[in-house]
Amino acid sequence: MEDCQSIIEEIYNVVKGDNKGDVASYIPELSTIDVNKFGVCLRTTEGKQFAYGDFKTSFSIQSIAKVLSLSLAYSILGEQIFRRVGVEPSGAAFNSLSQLETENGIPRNPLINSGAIVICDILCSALKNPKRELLEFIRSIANSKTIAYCPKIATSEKETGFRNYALINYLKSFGNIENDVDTVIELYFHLCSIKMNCVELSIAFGYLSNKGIQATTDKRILPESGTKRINAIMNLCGFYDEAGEFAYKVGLPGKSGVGGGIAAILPENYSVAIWSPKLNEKGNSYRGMKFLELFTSETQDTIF
Ligand SMILES: NC(=O)CC[C@H](N)C(=O)O
Repeated sequence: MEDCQSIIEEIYNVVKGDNKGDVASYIPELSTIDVNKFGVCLRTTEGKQFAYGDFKTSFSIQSIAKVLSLSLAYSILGEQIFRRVGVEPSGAAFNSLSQLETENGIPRNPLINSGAIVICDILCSALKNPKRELLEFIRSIANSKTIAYCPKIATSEKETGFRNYALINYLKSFGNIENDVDTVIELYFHLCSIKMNCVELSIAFGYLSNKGIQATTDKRILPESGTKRINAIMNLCGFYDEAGEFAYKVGLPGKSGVGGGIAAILPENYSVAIWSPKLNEKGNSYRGMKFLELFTSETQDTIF
C-alpha cells in the first residue's frame, strides 16, 4: 500500500480520457450532472486515506445505498429478513419484474430494486420513523452529519418511477409488502436519493472491510457473520447482470448505482469509492469499472 497514491493517480489518468457510455436519463434529475466528474477515495482499515480527482463532490449514490439499508435491516432482525428475500444472483436487469411471477413475489436478492423495496418495507415495520432513523444510521457509519436525502432527485424518481410502482404493487399482490405502498416507496425513493462524496462513501463501507467494525470509531455495526453474508451478496449480486463480469475482472465484493458510483471492499484491507457518471449498457459506471479492473490488476490483491 506504500505507493497506493501514485498507483491511483496513474490509473486515474489512464482511464480519464476513456469516458464512454451515457448518464442515466430515465431519472431526469440524474442527467443534469457534469459527465466529466471523476473521483476516487480508498481508505485502509488502519485509517489511511488515498484520494484523487473529484472525491469531495457529492453525488447521488442510488443503488449503493441498498447495501446500507440491508445492513440496517440485518442489524435489527438478522437472518429473519431472508424469509422475504433471497440471496441468489438474478442475472437480470436491476428493475426486472419477470422472476417475481414464477417465484411468488420473493425477490432473488436485496440488491435489485424489488429486493430493496422489500427491505424498505421491513424497515417501515421495524422502525418508528424509518426515514429519519435510516438517515441517522447512514450518517453514523459514514461519520458525517451533513449527509442528506436529495429532495429533487427523490421527486424526479417519483415522477418517473413507473417500474418501481409496478414492482411494489406486484410484491404487494403476493403479500410481500406489509405496509402502505406509498409509505414504502417514499422510503425507497429517498434511500436512492442520498448524496455523498467518495470520502464519505469509502468511510461508510469501512465496516464491511473490517469484519463489521467501523474503522474510524471501533464501533460494531454488524456481527462478523452478518458482514460475511453482506459481502457475499455484494459479490454475487452487486452489479446485476454484470456481477460475473465484475468478479472476473475486478475480484472484489462491491455495489454500483446508476448515479455512476461504485463502492467496493477488500476484506481486512480497504474500502474504495469511485464516481464517474457515464454508465455502460448494464447501468454500471464505465470508468469506475475500468479503474477498479486496472487497480486490482496492478496491486494483484483480490478476494480470489
Ligand atoms: N441501479 C440503480 O442504481 C437503480 C436505482 C434507481 N433509483 C431505481 O430505482 O431505478
